[in-house]
Amino acid sequence: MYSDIGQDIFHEHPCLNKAAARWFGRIHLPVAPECNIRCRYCTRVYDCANENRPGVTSRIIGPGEALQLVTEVVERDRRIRVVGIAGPGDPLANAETFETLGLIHERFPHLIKCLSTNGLLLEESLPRLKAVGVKAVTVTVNAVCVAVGTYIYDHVCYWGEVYRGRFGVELLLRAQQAGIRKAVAMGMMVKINTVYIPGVNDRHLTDIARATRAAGAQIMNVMPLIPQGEFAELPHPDREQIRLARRNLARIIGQIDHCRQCRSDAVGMLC
Ligand SMILES: C[S@@+](CC[C@H](N)C(=O)[O-])C[C@H]1O[C@@H](n2cnc3c(N)ncnc32)[C@H](O)[C@@H]1O
Ligand code: SF4
Repeated sequence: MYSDIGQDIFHEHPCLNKAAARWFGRIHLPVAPECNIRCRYCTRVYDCANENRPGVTSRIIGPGEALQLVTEVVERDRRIRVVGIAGPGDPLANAETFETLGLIHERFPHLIKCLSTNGLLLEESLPRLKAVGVKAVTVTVNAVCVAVGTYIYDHVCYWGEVYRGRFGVELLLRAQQAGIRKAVAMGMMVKINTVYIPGVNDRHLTDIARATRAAGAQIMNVMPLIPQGEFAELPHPDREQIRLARRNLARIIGQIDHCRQCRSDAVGMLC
């Protein structure tokens, strides 16, 4: 199922591999508050220690503090293998992401560096990501056709210009596909996050799986929508819906079934 690319990463990355999650941990560094698009399901509220969902962090830290944190955590817990940046905004829209990863890579070259992104800036960021040791990226792809995408994305901001409606969605979807292809060509492991949004993209998941697999992505993580933001009134998909979706999609691309939808400042073991 997985190419030779990334076999080493796959074996030790707890978010990519359920078996690895029993033995190895990760640390998410909340250094990236800004985002360059608006997904209608996203709200990023800080100072919310008890909330466990993506995009939440107790606070934002800077690159120096991130390095200090990693140093302390790795010293305390030898099981940490992965340093990731998962927001709370989009890592590639924040210069601090590159500075942080550069510092960590210099000090801890053996740790796996990864990040998750909406993909808008992925293609153009790849040389810089490679330079700071990133070998695994997650791209959130919720649609591969513009008609579906316009229900999900409010706007896209690219080099200072705001694009609304189908113009923004076209830009985003094209950038995602180009970024995935180039990341794979550069030897990176690419995982796809897809939020299962009932009544919006649930009949479109096969198209997403096919298109991203064709672009070279190795694995897919179908995540249930946490109803909030403009999608607060939509239902939370039940376990059975997610299980069935994953079972069908597994014929096209490998599926992850142990994702905990972690916070942007999660530290330690997944379970
Ligand atoms: C907070 S984002 C940060 C990384 C990056 N901006 C992105 O979108 O990939 C991390 C992941 O959380 C997901 N997410 C955010 N809000 C969500 C929600 N309400 N329900 C389910 N997943 C959500 C995003 O789609 C993304 O896959
Ligand atoms: S790209 Fe990520 S951080 Fe930005 S709005 Fe969408 S989910 Fe939120």
